[in-house]
Amino acid sequence: VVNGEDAVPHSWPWQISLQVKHGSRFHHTCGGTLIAPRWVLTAGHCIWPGDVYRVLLGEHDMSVQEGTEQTREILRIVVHPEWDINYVARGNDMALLKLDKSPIMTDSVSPACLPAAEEIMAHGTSCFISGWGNLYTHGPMPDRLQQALLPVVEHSVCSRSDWWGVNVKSTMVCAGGDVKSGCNGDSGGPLNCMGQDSKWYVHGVTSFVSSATCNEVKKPTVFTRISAFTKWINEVTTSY
Ligand SMILES: CC(C)c1ccc(NC(=O)[C@@H]2CCCN2C(=O)[C@H](CCCC[NH3+])NC(=O)C(F)(F)F)cc1
Repeated sequence: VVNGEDAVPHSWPWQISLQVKHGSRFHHTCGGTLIAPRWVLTAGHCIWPGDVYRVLLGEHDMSVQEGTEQTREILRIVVHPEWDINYVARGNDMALLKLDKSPIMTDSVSPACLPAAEEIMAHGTSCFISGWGNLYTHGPMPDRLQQALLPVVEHSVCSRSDWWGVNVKSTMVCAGGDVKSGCNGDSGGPLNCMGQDSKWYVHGVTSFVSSATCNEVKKPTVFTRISAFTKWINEVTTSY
């Protein structure tokens, strides 16, 4: 997250770290969202065939054992059938991970609420991106979870030719577009937006930013729009 701030520890208790195994050690590769006791939602582009992953929950500062952390193995990975790593602009950048067993739900670990099917947020709605991604383009990863306030940019603005143009689809959500943004390593993480009921809902899965620089003006962070995939999420989480 570029130009963000330390999150209040465990204030996004559905935020997970997807850890990939390199040699004998695991390290953070992407974010994700706990959406049900045994299911995590992340980005399709975070999953590379042949890699071994696990899920770290209840984390805040990666350099400190806080006692709130829980690790779970992944039983099954379901990448959206229409996701194509060679065609990011097509969207569908989404994957579901089934955990071997439910984490223990605590103040630091609990599932997110998801929006209703096809719910579209108004232009300017305040949302927070959260993640352990780079602090700036080609910059370091933080130890502590970061967050940044990103206002929603409606599709008609985000698809302007000097914004993302035809690269942004209606199955995506844009947010930001100024000096705050996601960055590598935030992929797969949540876009946290407050509902009318003052509860937090996760509306997006962090997908892409400008390949020139993470926080390029008029190139908002682009998220997979979860409310466009309600049917698929329900089918997978009730049948696999
Ligand atoms: C829609 C298409 C024109 C397109 C637009 C922007 C990009 N951006 C990028 O590729 C930049 C450069 C490094 C990784 N990156 C990204 O945007 C990566 C992964 C992109 C998925 C495809 N590899 N995502 C992130 O950094 C983020 F923001 F989600 F945390 C890639 C493709």
